[in-house]
Amino acid sequence: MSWESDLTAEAAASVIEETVAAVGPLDEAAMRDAREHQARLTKPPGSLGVLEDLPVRLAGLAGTCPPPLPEPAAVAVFAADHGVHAQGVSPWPQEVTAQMVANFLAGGAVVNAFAAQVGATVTVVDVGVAADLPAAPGLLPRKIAPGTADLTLGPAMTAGQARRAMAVGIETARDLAGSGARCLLTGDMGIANTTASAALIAAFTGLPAERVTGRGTGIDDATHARKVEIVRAALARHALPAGDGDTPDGGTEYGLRVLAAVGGFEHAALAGFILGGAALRVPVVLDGVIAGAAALAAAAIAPDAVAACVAGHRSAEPGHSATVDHLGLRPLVDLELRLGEGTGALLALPLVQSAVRVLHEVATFDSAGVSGKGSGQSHGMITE
Ligand SMILES: Cc1cc2ncn([C@H]3O[C@H](COP(=O)(O)O)[C@@H](O)[C@H]3O)c2cc1C
Ligand SMILES: O=C(O)c1cccnc1
Repeated sequence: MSWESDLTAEAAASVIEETVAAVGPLDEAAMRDAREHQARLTKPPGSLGVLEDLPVRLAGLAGTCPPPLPEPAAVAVFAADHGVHAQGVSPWPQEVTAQMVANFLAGGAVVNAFAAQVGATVTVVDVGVAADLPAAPGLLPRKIAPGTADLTLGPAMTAGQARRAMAVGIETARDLAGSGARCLLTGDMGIANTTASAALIAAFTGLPAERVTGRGTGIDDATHARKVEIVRAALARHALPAGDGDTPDGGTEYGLRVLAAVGGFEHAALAGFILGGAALRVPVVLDGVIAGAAALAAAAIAPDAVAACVAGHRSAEPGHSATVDHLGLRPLVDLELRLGEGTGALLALPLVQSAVRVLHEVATFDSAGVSGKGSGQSHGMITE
């Protein structure tokens, strides 16, 4: 057995505390500059639709206009196993988690193909894979434990484990940003993690289990019914909000308690990764339902962390739509993907980069000598 994350729970608590303290609101002055600059660019106002709001928000995040181009980009794929797998919630054997990690490291997965297409690096973080993984380039060995405990029988992890996993995510964000990444993308691998995601989403949104529990990698009706029942029972067992739309105020202790009760090590690490990116004021492009569940935890802990998040895509999992609605985020890509690994975030990356590049490179009406709206009558131009 390997217990490779050497941070103590106390050290993790202080890393979390200083990170949460560093997460702050968007800079209004930089956003105003971005809006004013955008109004002068050689295009009809509003013509870039959703891609107009995004760079304004990223200017607010960076505190400067234009914000830095979100490149180079780095995906962190947090991998872990789940005790709830024993309840038959996924048709796939648990070994697939470790086998897919090997596939990521060999460059053979969809995440690798998509990352190559957009020039992003892929780092795999073992935060709780059941099997021992051999050392390999591109693999960060940060195992908290070989899989969580079964959330139907008790808490999935201890409070200390949840803190340590969260600190692994924070440190991963710091390390990638420290190596030059200007855009962080979330990735995940963990057979059965859509069950834990559904439980987290129900707990943080107050929606009922049947609304937020999907078919994951593909399950039949009977298995889906059992999965919904497992999520419902877990919420009751752990005294978490379930279905009444009412959720407690949040805070670090509450966020960690929910993660420890029904989350996975990758969820806790992803929540830390999001908080870490937000604290560094680096945008974090979220993948699908697993990342969304983690973002809900991050938002419960530090509401301003959402300002750093870009919803890369809309996952086919029902809980994901509920999640982005709850967070007030609009997914950029909607292609019925339900893979995970970071694939939906990677597809969105060129959109995020293009939107920011507009503020850097597009000429203004003045600089390009292009007439503004309403100034064309004297030339006989058609105006509205
Ligand atoms: C070959 C394979 C590759 C994957 N890549 C991502 N996932 C995705 O599916 C899993 C969650 O679905 P469930 O909760 O139904 O088990 C996660 O590992 C997720 O990242 C995969 C799943 C499989 C089988
Ligand atoms: O939304 C996702 O990321 C997802 C959906 C199903 C299975 N794995 C991941």
